Amino acid sequence: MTGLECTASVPERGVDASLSVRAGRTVALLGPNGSGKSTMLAVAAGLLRPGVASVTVGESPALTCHDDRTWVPPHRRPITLLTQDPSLFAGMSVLENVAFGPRARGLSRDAARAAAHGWLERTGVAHLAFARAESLSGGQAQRVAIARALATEPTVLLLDEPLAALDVDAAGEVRALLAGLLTNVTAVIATHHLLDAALLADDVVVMHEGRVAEQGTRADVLTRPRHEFTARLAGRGLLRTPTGFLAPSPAQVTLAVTGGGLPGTIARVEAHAESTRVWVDVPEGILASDVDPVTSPPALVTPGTAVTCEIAPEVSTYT
Ligand SMILES: Nc1ncnc2c1ncn2[C@@H]1O[C@H](COP(=O)(O)OP(=O)(O)OP(=O)(O)O)[C@@H](O)[C@H]1O
Repeated sequence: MTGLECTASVPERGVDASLSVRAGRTVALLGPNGSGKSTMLAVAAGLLRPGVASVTVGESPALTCHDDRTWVPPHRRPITLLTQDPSLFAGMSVLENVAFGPRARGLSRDAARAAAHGWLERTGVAHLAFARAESLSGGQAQRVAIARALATEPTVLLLDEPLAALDVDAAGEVRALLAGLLTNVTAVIATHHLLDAALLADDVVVMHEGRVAEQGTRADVLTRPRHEFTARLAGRGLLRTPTGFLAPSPAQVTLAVTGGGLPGTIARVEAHAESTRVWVDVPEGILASDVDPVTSPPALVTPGTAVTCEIAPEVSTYT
């Protein structure tokens, strides 16, 4: 197992960042639209060739895929990129699609088909081996695409919003499949979903405006965010204090129309299955609180209302 280092400066896209993935770990690459996630993955995969970039796989010795003097084309890199578009070869069977990579790596026809069959079993679509690629549902096609990507035995697997085109049920199933397959695989998954980070990632890197805004282990970044985007995604408030940050969970914040605590203004009200989440702008940042819309005064679930926010005493500051 080997890791990935990818540094890229792409001024025409406003991207200048460094991405580091330790061997055998999965990084969730988070960030708002246009923050540069896909650009970093494209550079790592070799689909984009900026003048200033460095891509290496592994260490001692590292395999250089891209630097001032070296350029390894995408198909010769030990890096496979999977996107939300399965891009299966139409006119071929599912088995032929998945056997393509092993065959290209020099396996005999029979060995390639056997390997392909193994991957189709692992992705739960062996029964579709002889179906035409174009006859599959979105969820089935993405499972086949995952099998095809893994059948190339990449050292590094890059997934760019792999569940984005699937409906909620199919996305949940494929997410669970990936959770099993990505264990001990060096991988990066660019995503907008907290669930992907929560279930698939060991580490989290957050991009903002083309730069890395914060990074660390999943638990650290999602419970101790330092950037408002991350806090919102993780469903927490974020306050900057003179000594550091506070990130209370919605359960640790109590709202009142008039009371003690921090004064703020309701910015947004989100309906959740069991409760209503109210986001409040305060001078030091944002806070979230879950309120019961039935028993609370209507003003507490109305954007624009001036409220006060009481934070539970156990919430501690971090730097
Ligand atoms: N093919 C392209 N040509 C030129 N500029 C591009 C291209 N693709 C993206 N950009 C620009 O590069 C910047 C980074 O975009 P990128 O797609 O990498 O972000 P992202 O974080 O993946 O966004 P999203 O979450 O919307 O997929 C944006 O300003 C975007 O407009």
